[in-house]
Amino acid sequence: MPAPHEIPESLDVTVVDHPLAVARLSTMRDARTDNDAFRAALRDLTLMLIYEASRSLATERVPIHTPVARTQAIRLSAPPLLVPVLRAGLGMADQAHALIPEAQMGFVGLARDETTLLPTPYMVSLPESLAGRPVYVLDPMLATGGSMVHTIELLTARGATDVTAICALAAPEGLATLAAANLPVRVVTASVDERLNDSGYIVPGLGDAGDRQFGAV
Ligand SMILES: O=P(O)(O)OC[C@H]1O[C@H](OP(=O)(O)OP(=O)(O)O)[C@H](O)[C@@H]1O
Ligand SMILES: O=c1cc[nH]c(=O)[nH]1
Ligand SMILES: [Mg+2]
Repeated sequence: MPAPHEIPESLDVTVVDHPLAVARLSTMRDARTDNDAFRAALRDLTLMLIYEASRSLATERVPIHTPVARTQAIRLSAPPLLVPVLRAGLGMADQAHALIPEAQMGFVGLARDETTLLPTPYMVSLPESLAGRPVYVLDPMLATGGSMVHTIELLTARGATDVTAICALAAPEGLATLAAANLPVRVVTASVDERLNDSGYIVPGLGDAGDRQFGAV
């Protein structure tokens, strides 16, 4: 399904295709999966995406005593700010925070207008300055890319220069939009799907990630 040539060369994209990640994503794709099982699969997949994304986090040494000897321990020197994009990104927030308990969290609320496919913002709760802080944006779906570009522009306006978009699924069109926007972002996803359909949904995709978790609005 994903063809490597559909990933823009100028964009740093990691596709986490570990068998356990692909299996959880398959559960999410299956239309028979109910809301509860969908949320559980997204939590599991988030664990794997965050684990891979966080390989490059900066660390520092601190002296500690084990019960046996003195040694140098390792801790994160600059934990990321986690930013779930409501609603659908909320289903990734707790799991990401469990893996990186030192992290702080900000929130962005966006709803895509299903006619224009443009994001309508309804909430922003972010620290005023993000200079020097890595930021992980949590949103299961990167479709046209409009919501992600809007979110990253909110972050860069506050000084962020190191943003990671953590998505269950990405469409080639969304990756192309991100690359063209020339923002300081890399993408970690479990799949680059085939395309968008005429309604702006990812194909084969998994449907509306917000509705699949919380019910239709
Ligand atoms: O790449 P785009 O074309 O902008 O689409 C992606 C956006 O669509 C979904 O949210 P939605 O607007 O459906 O809101 P919801 O999470 O409340 O369902 C998804 O969670 C992204 O935020
Ligand atoms: O396929 C899609 C596209 C946008 N938002 C979703 O939740 N799903
Ligand atoms: Mg939705």
